[in-house]
Amino acid sequence: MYIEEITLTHYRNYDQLSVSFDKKINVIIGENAQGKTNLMEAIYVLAFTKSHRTPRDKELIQWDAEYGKIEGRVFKRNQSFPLEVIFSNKGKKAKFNHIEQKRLSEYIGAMNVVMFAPEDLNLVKGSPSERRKFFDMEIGQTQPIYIYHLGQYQRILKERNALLKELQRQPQADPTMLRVYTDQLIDHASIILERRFLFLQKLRNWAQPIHEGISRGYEQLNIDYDASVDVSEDMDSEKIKIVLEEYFNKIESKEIERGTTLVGPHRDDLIFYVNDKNVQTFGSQGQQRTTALSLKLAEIELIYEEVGEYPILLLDDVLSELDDYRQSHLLNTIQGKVQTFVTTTSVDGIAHDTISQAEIFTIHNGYLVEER
Ligand SMILES: Nc1ncnc2c1ncn2[C@@H]1O[C@H](COP(=O)(O)OP(=O)(O)OP(=O)(O)O)[C@@H](O)[C@H]1O
Repeated sequence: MYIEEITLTHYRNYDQLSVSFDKKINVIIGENAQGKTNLMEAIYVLAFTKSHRTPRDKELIQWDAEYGKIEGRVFKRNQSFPLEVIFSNKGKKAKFNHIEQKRLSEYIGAMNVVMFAPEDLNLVKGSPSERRKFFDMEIGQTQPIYIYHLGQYQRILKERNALLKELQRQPQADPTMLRVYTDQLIDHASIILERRFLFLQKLRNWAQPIHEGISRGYEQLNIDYDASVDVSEDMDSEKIKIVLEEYFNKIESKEIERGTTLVGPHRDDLIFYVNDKNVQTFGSQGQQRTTALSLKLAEIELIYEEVGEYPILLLDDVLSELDDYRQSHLLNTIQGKVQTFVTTTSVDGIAHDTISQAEIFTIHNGYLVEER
């Protein structure tokens, strides 16, 4: 799949931009703060309806403008179709083939995107919520049903936590409603966990050989799911449900005492090991970067496995950060099969081969010029 063209209206520092892209490699060169990340972000937002760097949609609208719009044309499964995301003070709308999609789960997945940016190092060394976000975004873009269960889970979790706070203040109150919420929460949690386990197994299968390749055979990567309850990857949703029911029964009074939900997918984490050592704690910068890169490359293959087409790859300011060996490993992996966007402040750090095959754009203050 590839994105044929994009039009931005009042998006960040772009007043108006219309540009067609190359099917293979697009290199975007510009000084700092000219709009490179904003353009990558716009492609990401077109896929996910939200930004990778801010939860606040309002920031995407150009200052002083009433609305901001991203329109794109994507080629996938032998068809070209339009996508559109509009932000205004009334909220956001996402359209597929000019028709508004009320549910995110019906929109996300129309276009698949993998982004690799400097902040992806946080995937390894950041907080557990960064890793959960990675999981949720990646599973969600190939499995709309996962987005549905996650949305329901989050909604019920919020209500359950509010009720727990209330019960904390009045411990004699009737806990019947709490049990209703608990049952609903377990229904969604068990499916979320089952899907995460299946995804993890596939991710591991792809990421391990990739990591070994990038590290020239010196490093073995392993990934564990660190659950807040005693479940294991071989369990299906029914078995997970039984474990969760037992836990929630046992901890009910403790949860009331604390006024919050103590276990569930929102408390889980992933642990990465390189040669049996926890990379988050013991890994060097280089090992952490290689781990993040292996995960991203694995994701590309995984999406291909699930969707039957390669996703669009956004490399924002990371290519020149990689050493020559990792850079060529990355480029060899994607060569010719993945539409790739590379942003950089200078072409100096990027292998000549890549540049010679690419469509080159320069960017200045929200204006993009096609060089060839
Ligand atoms: N909502 C907005 N409206 C208008 N301009 C904005 C908005 N949000 C950010 N900007 C501007 O966009 C510019 C930043 O662009 P961007 O983050 O794409 O930089 P970049 O080219 O990737 O630079 P770097 O190499 O430093 O990462 C800044 O000048 C910032 O002030």
